[in-house]
Amino acid sequence: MTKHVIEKIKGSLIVSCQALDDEPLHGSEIMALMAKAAKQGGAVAIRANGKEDILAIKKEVELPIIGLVKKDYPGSPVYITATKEEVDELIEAGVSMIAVDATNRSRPNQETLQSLIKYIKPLGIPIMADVSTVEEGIAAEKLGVDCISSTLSGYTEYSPSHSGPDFKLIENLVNCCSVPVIAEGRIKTPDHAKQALSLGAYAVVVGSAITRPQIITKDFAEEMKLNLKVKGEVH
Ligand SMILES: CC(=O)N[C@H](C=O)[C@@H](O)[C@H](O)[C@H](O)COP(=O)(O)O
Repeated sequence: MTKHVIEKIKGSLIVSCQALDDEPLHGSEIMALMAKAAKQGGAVAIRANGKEDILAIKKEVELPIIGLVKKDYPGSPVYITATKEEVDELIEAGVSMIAVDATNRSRPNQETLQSLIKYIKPLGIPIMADVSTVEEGIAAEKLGVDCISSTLSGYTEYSPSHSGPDFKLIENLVNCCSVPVIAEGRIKTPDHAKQALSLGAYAVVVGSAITRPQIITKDFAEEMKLNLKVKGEVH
């Protein structure tokens, strides 16, 4: 029997390969090569956005794909797998797990998180709940999700901003939820990933620090500028 995706990711690295159309590496072929590189480096699963990228990645690597569809809807702050339409796209693409925004914010088309989960459940595809607070994690677990990810911490108006990972949220989710908790969001170094695991995270998702060179470059450039400022060489 093939191992369930949840078992496969245990204690491991998931690499998010995403570049929206305003990013320098936008393009399905590029995302597929990112996924190939991630696999070579030891990733056990890929997180990816949209059918086109997912199909290209599936051609290139045989790894489970955690799929999401990012789409902006006017009047709703929810953009990660907001409605059944996006779920249908992911089913067509053949993903191993579906990531959804599991915040309590209003969704487009009068959709609710509950109705979306009810729609996915009978399909037998595991659901990853992207949350920004521990309360959202607890509520998502009650609705039947298979794992919870700290993805949205810092990206809802009521969650704290951090320059690094939200370790407090990861720890609180681990303490309050019984489904696996995935650490995701601004995990920038191998040490961050190890720290998340030591707090009880089940697996770790790393995106920008591996697959967004413009952000990696910015981190270098800003840190170097800061150093010059400390030395008083830049005003
Ligand atoms: C907030 C949001 O829209 N996050 C997205 C979710 O899929 C991606 O843009 C992130 O890259 C991913 O969560 C991984 O996080 P980081 O890139 O920080 O390692």
